Amino acid sequence: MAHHVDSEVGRLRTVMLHRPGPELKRLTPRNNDSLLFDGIPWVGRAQEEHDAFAEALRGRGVEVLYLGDLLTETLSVPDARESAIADVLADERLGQALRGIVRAHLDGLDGQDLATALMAGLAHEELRTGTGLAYMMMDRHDFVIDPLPNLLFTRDSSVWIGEQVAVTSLAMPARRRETSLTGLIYRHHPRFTATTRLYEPGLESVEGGDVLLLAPGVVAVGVGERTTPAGAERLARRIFAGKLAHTVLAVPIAQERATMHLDTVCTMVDVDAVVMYPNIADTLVAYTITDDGEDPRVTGPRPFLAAAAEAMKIDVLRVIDTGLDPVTAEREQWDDGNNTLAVGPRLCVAYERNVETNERLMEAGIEVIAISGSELGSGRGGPRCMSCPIDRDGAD
Ligand SMILES: NC(=[NH2+])NCCC[C@H](N)C(=O)O
Repeated sequence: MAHHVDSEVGRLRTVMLHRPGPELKRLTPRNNDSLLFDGIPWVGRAQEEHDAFAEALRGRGVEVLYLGDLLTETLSVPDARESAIADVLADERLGQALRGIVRAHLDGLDGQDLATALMAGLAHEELRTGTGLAYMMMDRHDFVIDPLPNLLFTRDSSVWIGEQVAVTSLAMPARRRETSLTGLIYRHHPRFTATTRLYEPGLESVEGGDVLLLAPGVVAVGVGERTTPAGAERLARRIFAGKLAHTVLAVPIAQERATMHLDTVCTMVDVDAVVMYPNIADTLVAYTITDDGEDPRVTGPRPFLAAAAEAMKIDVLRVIDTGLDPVTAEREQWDDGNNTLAVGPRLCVAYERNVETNERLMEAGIEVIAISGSELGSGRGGPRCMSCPIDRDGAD
């Protein structure tokens, strides 16, 4: 089955989400910073919020695939299972004796429990007794397999451009192992076996939250905390080699947590309109990279909106004027007010708490499906972060 995504706003047909699970129960005040959460979510409520998100999408005719289910199904392929286990055993913190104990533990698990261990991690105390220096010197609460609470944000660990999938190269150590799971799914799951790979983990950093498909043939890539200039360059070269776009815009964003990805400050809500953090709308710039034979041509920087409109061959890329005072704008940006997921042109999912941004969107003729995200948002991600579109209709 061929999959296809060439815009942010074409009618959404299939999306991959991750229903938060036991990996969130690993978060404590001691590890939440390094695991990239700003608080300790109430897991049951986060699941309810997430179920409502998925239901809102299904209600609009979107097929929802869950990463956890795809992973479990993938692990029924013997090669996939072996490669998943080999991957966690390669962790150099284990040492030979403990590696043997973890191997025996994982070998005893069925597909579903193995998927859970790969996602939620494994604490020392969950192992039956063992021997060896690493085993004996670890605290019972130490992880022998680290949990992956940020799997929730499926946007970042893979991104579809045209009919190809980029399995990304995640910047933060707490997230790197996520792509061994998405990589496995795309390699072995029957639904994806014929898919061409656009990018792989281990290359220069690129995260999906930085990739915005402005229009067929035009891709914007945020460059900041998560995607490096070298990552954007490599991605652009591969996009051109695959004839997936003619222009890539590299967009510098502040290297801060509040703006970790381009989609924290700008998402598309119509074929020619974005919602954007007002405090940066006038200052955002872009370098234009175009396909020019062997070496791509780079020009700029120039104002983002002008560069984008030109590449998209439209007169203007409209910015929905949220008209917010800078303090409200900053508060709603932090709570992912600009991080909308378009289900189709002029129809998007947004967190209900961003009352003012949503009101302005509606005044501008954008229908907003408001979902609650008080717990989901504690990891700093909104509807767009929590979704990986796999199929969209053409945008026009
Ligand atoms: N596309 C996004 N904006 N993703 C948000 C990811 C949030 C996650 N806690 C992180 O820090 O990586």
